[in-house]
Amino acid sequence: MGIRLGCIADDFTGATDLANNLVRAGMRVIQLIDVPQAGAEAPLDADAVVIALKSRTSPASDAVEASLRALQWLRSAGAEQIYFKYCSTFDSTRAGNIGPVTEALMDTLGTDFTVATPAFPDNGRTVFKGHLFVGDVLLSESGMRHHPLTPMTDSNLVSVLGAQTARPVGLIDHTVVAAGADAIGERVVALREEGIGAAIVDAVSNDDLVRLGAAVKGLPLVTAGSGLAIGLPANWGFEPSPGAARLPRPTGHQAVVSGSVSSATNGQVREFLRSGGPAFSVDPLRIADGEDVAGQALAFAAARLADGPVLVYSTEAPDAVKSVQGRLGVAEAGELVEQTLARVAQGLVGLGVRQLVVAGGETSGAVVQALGLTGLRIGPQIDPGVPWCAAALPGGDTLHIALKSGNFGGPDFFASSFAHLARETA
Ligand SMILES: Nc1ncnc2c1ncn2[C@@H]1O[C@H](COP(=O)(O)OP(=O)(O)OP(=O)(O)O)[C@@H](O)[C@H]1O
Ligand SMILES: O=C(O)[C@@H](O)C(=O)CO
Repeated sequence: MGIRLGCIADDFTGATDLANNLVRAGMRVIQLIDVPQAGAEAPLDADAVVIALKSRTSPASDAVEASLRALQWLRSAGAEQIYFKYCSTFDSTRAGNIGPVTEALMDTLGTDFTVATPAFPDNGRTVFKGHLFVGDVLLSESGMRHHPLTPMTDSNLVSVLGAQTARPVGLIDHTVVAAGADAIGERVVALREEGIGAAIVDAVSNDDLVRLGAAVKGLPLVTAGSGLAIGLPANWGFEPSPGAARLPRPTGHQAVVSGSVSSATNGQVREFLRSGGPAFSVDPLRIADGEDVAGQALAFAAARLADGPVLVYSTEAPDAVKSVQGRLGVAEAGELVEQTLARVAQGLVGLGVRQLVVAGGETSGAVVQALGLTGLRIGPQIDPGVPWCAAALPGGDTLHIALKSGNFGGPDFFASSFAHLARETA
C-alpha cells in the first residue's frame, strides 16, 4: 500500500511544522529533504511523506518546477491527496509563490477547486472574514510588514491570493465553517458553480480546522499552513497515538545554531545569554573581512561542549541586521551568514554533537543540506510547530535535530529543548 497523504512544503522548518501536526494526529510521517531521485521507493513505514523544498522566495518558475517534481514523485508513491504547505503568515509577493504553485498543482491534478487557509490557532494565526491575524493584530500590522523578502502589507487573503492567480478566489466564512463539514461541503459546491477556483477558509480554532478537514476529504489538493493537518488524518481513520512520535535515545554533545533574526529568536538568544549559557556571536562584517569566523566559533565550542549546550548565533535585532544589510546587501549578507553557520554545523557534528537545534527557515535549509541529511523521522513536539527529529548522518550515526521557525518557541526554548528530548526518549 502506498502513502495516504503527500505533502509539498515551501521551506524546511515549515515542513517539520506540518509533519509535527500530522504525527500528533496519529500518522507516521517521513520528511524528505528535496525530491528523491525518480524511482526511489517510498518509505514503507510512513502514512504521509512531506517533501521539504526551499521554494518560498525563489523565482516563481523555479518554485513551480520543483513543486511539480515533488507532485510527480508523491503520486508515483501512491499519495491519495496532496497538501501544499506554506507559511502561517502567508509569506508571498504579487509574483507568488503561493498562487502560481497552487495553480500548477491544480492543473496537473486536473482539479478545478481547492481551499487555502494559513490558520494555525495554536501559534496565534487565525483567519476571520478572509483576514489573517497574527496574535491580536492584523497581518499587515504585525512584524511581517517589514519582512525583507515577503513584506505582508495586506491582511485580506482573498485579495492577496487573487493577485497571484488567474483563477477567481472566493471565501468560505466563519458562519459556514462553524455550521460543520456538511455546510462547508455545500458552500464548496456553490463556489464551484460560480467558477471559483480557490477559496480562503476562515478558521479561528482547532475545532474549525477539524470541521474543515472532514469537509475536504475528497479534494485532490488542499493548500494551507500546518494547521489543517490536525483535521486530515481522521479521514483515513488515524487517531492520536504516542507511538507515532517515538525516537531513539539521543547521544553526543548538544548545540544550537541560530541564524534567525525574528523577534522570538532574539528573545530566546537573550534568555540563553541571561542564564549564563556559553555563546559565540557570529559577526557578518568579520566574515566579509575574510576572518575565519566559523573556525573561531568551533574552537570556542570545542572547549565547552563537554559541559552542556553551546550556542553559535548571528541573531541580531532588526536595526543591527538592517545596518549589516545596508553595507553588504540583503542577499549577500544572508548568503555569507548561512554558509558560515552551515560550516559551523558541520564542524559541530565533527566535534561529536548529536543533538542540534537550528533556528530560522533559511538557516535550517543551509544546515540540513550541508550535513547531507536526506530524510527526517518526526518525533515529539517541543513547542507548537517544532518537533525533535532523527536523521541518519552520511557516516551512519543518528543525529537528533530540531528545526525551529523564527517566530516559534517559548523564551527558554534553547535550553529546555534538550531536557525535553531526554524526557521524551527516557
Ligand atoms: N546578523 C545578521 N545580519 C544580516 N543577515 C543575517 C544576520 N543573521 C542572519 N542573517 C540572515 O537572515 C536570514 C534569516 O532567515 P531565516 O529564515 O534563517 O530566519 P527567520 O527569517 O528569522 O526565520 P523563519 O524564516 O523561520 O521565520 C538568513 O538568510 C540569515 O543568513
Ligand atoms: O507556518 C509557519 O509559520 C512555519 O511553519 C513556517 O513556515 C515558517 O517559516
